[in-house]
Amino acid sequence: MSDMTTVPVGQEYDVLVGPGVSSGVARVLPVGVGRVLVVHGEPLGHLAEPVATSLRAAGLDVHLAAVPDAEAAKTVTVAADLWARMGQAGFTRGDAVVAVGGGSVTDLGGWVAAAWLRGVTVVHVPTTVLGMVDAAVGGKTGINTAEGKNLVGAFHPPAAVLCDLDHVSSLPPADLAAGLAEAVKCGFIADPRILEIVESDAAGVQEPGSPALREVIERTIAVKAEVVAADLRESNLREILNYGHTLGHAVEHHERYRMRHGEAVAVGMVFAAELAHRTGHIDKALLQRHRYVLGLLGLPTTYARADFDDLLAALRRDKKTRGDTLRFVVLDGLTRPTRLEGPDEVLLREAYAALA
Ligand SMILES: NC(=O)c1ccc[n+]([C@@H]2O[C@H](COP(=O)([O-])OP(=O)(O)OC[C@H]3O[C@@H](n4cnc5c(N)ncnc54)[C@H](O)[C@@H]3O)[C@@H](O)[C@H]2O)c1
Ligand SMILES: O=C(O)C(=O)C[C@@H](O)[C@H](O)[C@H](O)COP(=O)(O)O
Ligand SMILES: [Zn+2]
Repeated sequence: MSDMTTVPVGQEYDVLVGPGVSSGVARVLPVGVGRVLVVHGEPLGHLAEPVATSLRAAGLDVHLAAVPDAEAAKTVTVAADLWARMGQAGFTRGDAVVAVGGGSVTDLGGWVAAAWLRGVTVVHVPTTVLGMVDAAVGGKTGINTAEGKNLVGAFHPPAAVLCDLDHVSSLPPADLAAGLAEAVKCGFIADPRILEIVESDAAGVQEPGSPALREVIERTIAVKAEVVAADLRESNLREILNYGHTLGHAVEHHERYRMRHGEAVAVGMVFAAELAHRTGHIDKALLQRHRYVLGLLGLPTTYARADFDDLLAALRRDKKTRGDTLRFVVLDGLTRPTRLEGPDEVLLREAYAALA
């Protein structure tokens, strides 16, 4: 394919980016795969069908499985239904899952593959910007429980990630912008050029097919690939990719997932920046740059719908918490992420109040 960029994730696998790349899905499956479960979000059958056709053309036994849309896919019931289908169809360790959809579908499909027979091949075909730049890359898979976001899952890297830029054309603008929140995150923690592109061409970056959007997608994937290649299991460095997520996940849970992940992360980054400013880690200008860049994309930078006490319970269940100590990723300056351990609760309440 002529217009394709390859971003390697260490020595493990490649992320392929370009128009039409999903048609090469059969080529990235390991030799010997016989059956493939193609999992897709219920409204995305028209994107999954061509993937299934390519696989059938390569002689594979394809099983299409539609799952509930968006966050409703990430439940133990949906996962169990897929395992039942795999069991009934005789999926062995040599078979595979292909997840076609946004981050909710790649998280679900990755988890189903991670647990089936203790691990079968998964290939991701992310169809949202968020899936391309973040969810499909790096091997974090999982589902939600009643108590919170992503509480069950496993690290299970894909065999390949196919980011077909043609898929972006049908993405609703609000979902495209929500995906860019994760790109902005990578701009603040590692690659300020991403912030500069948004600041200089906020309209272009939100236009499917534009060079500005492609550059932001590729730069963000490069940041994520470098971090996860160095620390797949989040023993330390990888926590920086959780910038904005501590409060963000609590907000998503409080909103019963009616708020997009990227929107909640936008709010969470402003909260983290408020915390960093109040603890002397960043100056006012860097704090305000968060509001400015996210605002250019139409992303939320204010939030006051929850009592802080309700959010606190979810914050305590964050995976970065150790014992009773809450831990936040904050900046110590642009591209200098660090950890804030056990901040005073008064400070947390003040930072939250500043979001109103
Ligand atoms: N595993 C990770 O490292 C990781 C990283 C970031 C986010 N996530 C997870 O990803 C999820 C959010 O993913 P998301 O933002 O992609 O949302 P999503 O998967 O919920 O999709 C959002 C909406 O976009 C629609 N859609 C998807 N592709 C489309 C297309 N090409 N055209 C038209 N509509 C399309 C979907 O049907 C859905 O309604 C969250 O659950 C989050 O926790 C995981
Ligand atoms: O890949 C990572 O590591 C991240 O933290 C990326 C996040 O954008 C993503 O939302 C992730 O799913 C959050 O993970 P969790 O461990 O906090 O559930
Ligand atoms: Zn995220």
